[in-house]
Amino acid sequence: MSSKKEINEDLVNERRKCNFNIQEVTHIIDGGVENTLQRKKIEDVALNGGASLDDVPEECMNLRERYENALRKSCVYANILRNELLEITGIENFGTPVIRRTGDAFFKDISPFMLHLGMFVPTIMGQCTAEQQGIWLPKALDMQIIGAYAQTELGHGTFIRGLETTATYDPKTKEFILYSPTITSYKWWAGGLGRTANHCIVVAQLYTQGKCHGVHPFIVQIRDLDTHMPLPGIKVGEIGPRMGFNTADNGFLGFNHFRIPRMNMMMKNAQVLEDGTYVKVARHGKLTYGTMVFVRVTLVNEASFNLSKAVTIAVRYSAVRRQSELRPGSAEPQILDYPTQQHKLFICIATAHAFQLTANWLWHTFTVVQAEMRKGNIDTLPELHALSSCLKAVSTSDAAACIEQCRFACGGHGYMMSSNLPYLYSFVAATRTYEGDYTVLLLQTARYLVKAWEQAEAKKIVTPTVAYLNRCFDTNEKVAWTNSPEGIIKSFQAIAAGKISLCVKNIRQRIKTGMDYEDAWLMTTVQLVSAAEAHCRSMILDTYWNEMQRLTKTSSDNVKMVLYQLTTLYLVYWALEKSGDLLRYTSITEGDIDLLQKEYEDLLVKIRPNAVGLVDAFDLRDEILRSTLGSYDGRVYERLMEEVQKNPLNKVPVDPSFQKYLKPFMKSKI
Ligand SMILES: CCCCCCC/C=C/C(=O)SCCNC(=O)CCNC(=O)[C@H](O)C(C)(C)COP(=O)(O)OP(=O)(O)OC[C@H]1O[C@@H](n2cnc3c(N)ncnc32)[C@H](O)[C@@H]1OP(=O)(O)O
Ligand SMILES: Cc1cc2nc3c(=O)[nH]c(=O)nc-3n(C[C@H](O)[C@H](O)[C@H](O)COP(=O)(O)OP(=O)(O)OC[C@H]3O[C@@H](n4cnc5c(N)ncnc54)[C@H](O)[C@@H]3O)c2cc1C
Repeated sequence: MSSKKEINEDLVNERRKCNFNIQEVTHIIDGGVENTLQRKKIEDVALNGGASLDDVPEECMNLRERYENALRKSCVYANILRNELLEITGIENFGTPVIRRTGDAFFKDISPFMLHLGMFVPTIMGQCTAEQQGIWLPKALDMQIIGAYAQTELGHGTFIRGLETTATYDPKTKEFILYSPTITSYKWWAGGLGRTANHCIVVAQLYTQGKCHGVHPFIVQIRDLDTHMPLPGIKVGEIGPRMGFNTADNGFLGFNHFRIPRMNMMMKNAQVLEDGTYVKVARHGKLTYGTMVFVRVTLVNEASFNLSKAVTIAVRYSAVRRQSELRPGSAEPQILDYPTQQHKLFICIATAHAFQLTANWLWHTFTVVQAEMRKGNIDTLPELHALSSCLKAVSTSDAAACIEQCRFACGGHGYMMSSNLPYLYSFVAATRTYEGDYTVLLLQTARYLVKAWEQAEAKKIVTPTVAYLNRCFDTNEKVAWTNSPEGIIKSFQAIAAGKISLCVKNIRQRIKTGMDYEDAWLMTTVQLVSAAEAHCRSMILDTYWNEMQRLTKTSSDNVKMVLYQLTTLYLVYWALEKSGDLLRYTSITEGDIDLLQKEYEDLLVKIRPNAVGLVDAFDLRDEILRSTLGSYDGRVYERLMEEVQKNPLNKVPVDPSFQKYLKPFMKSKI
């Protein structure tokens, strides 16, 4: 065991073995040297105060203490944010992921302000007119008002058109009347709503002049700004303990004929005039769903970031941890030396890279589509919706599975809250559900794919992300298998095209048997989800491979080599995972699969000496990792012991409950 200040000897050796320039890889992950410098500057400003430390670990506090502690730290962090960080980034980069990341040094669980920054502010930016933004945005950015995003109801989350809350316009008073007509119409889940927010965005069915115009967003004050009491006509509270998010005070909200001014309708995409006339401004009916598209785009980045934290913890721990013996009497190996451990972990490093590059590419696509829409061109929105839906679904689902694998890789200690792995898992597991459930979002992408297939069939040129359909449509035979990165990507496109084709065929056959389109679609949804997943995987593989090639063009040879190995590992891993699909849609043979397996195992051996270097390249400060198992110095056992001292149960040698319950119980006769 190393002494207090020393770095664990095994980690020192690992770092000595690393044959590439770690900083170079950090710059690639950050998207350039400038970004790394900016990130470090932000981290220095946000974290050098040390205000984030808890004397008692969050998990040892009761619910109320945890909330209060999270709110205290949120205020400390928000002060740094508004007084110092905004100046560095500028308001246009307010939502930059780097800023959000520094927040993780303050909270193990979630900040009650998360939804204010993550959805309330972006919705004001995206759904308000310039005039309305002028009213709400400065107050929101300065946090004079604190908001939540209340869309989901007890009865409906997925099916937004089915929401029951009503906003009925009264031209006499020029107000909307908000009403919750049923139990199931109560808003449910909104983060920050239960105890913290004094405002929230409410998505409700708009009624004016006796007609319902569907769901629209409204900005609503729910609590008195001075006393914080709920305003008359508002029923609000916390929904209760959950698997994670326990400091995010997710809330419920009901309205009893609660009145808000007309101008509190967010009017960028549709307006209600003073006399009650409804005017549609937007050219696309789904622009009210804009905040969700924005958040889905950012969640791909979140998936990568949280996975990079988990795998940093698990790889460092696996270098420090020694267990079992390979031969009788031999020294115990580092568990990182087991190929099965490498199999669990190296794919997680590669996945974090794949999602980071995909997230960057998706963000770029998002900004291009936004710019087009500002010019009045909405043609690219359906493709963005299809893209962001499937990428959000697959990246959050894979990241959750990988984080759980990182926990498995840490054995019993991975189950400790102090490892941070349970927190990371519960957070990312939630992202698979919120902002659109996994299955539901893949079915949205499937709608787009089926239409694209029909266009390809009609010999029309389809949009760039499905351009492979035009090519695959002409080849009726199985795609010829070649074992190269390009060959694997082409094969995944063939799988996607084959599955979409089969879905279309099955829908048509079902219609021929007398089903209507909706039933035929419904009966095909299991295959449609699989087709959308295949499409998404082909895009991730393609983006990861091509972006990594582009980004390493001027890199040093060893960086090129290790990143090539990692990218290839990702491609080969997925080829092996989907070997059944490859056998069905390409000319791959069992012999080819054996070769792939051998290549995969060889790659694990090649990557092994650089494993710790690769996770060091994520450059995650200990304050952000918040893990007893994953710190840079590898003092795993010391930190576990130190954490035990902070446990309130250990403050006295005999627990008072001994006298109260255990002693009388032991002395009592049966
Ligand atoms: C770091 C930040 C952290 C933030 C933390 C966040 C915490 C969590 C917050 C939340 O969860 S907020 C609530 C989020 N809720 C959802 O995501 C609900 C999911 N449901 C939906 O998005 C929609 O209801 C639906 C599933 C897309 C269906 O909507 P609808 O019934 O209205 O449409 P359809 O009839 O299925 O489709 C019609 C047509 O519209 C297109 N479309 C749907 N959505 C969009 C969109 N967002 N943008 C553009 N186009 C869209 C769809 O593709 C169809 O097109 P066609 O096929 O008819 O051409
Ligand atoms: C931690 C957390 C934070 C959240 N924060 C917020 C927030 O701040 N604001 C907010 O408004 N909401 C929030 N939500 C709610 C979230 O957006 C919804 O839970 C989510 O959209 C899923 O909707 P649902 O709960 O109605 O699930 P359901 O739609 O009831 O899904 C249940 C099951 O039914 C399936 N299903 C549903 N519809 C279909 C379909 N058409 N086809 C096939 N299968 C289907 C789903 O795949 C799923 O397996 C939060 C949720 C969580 C867990």
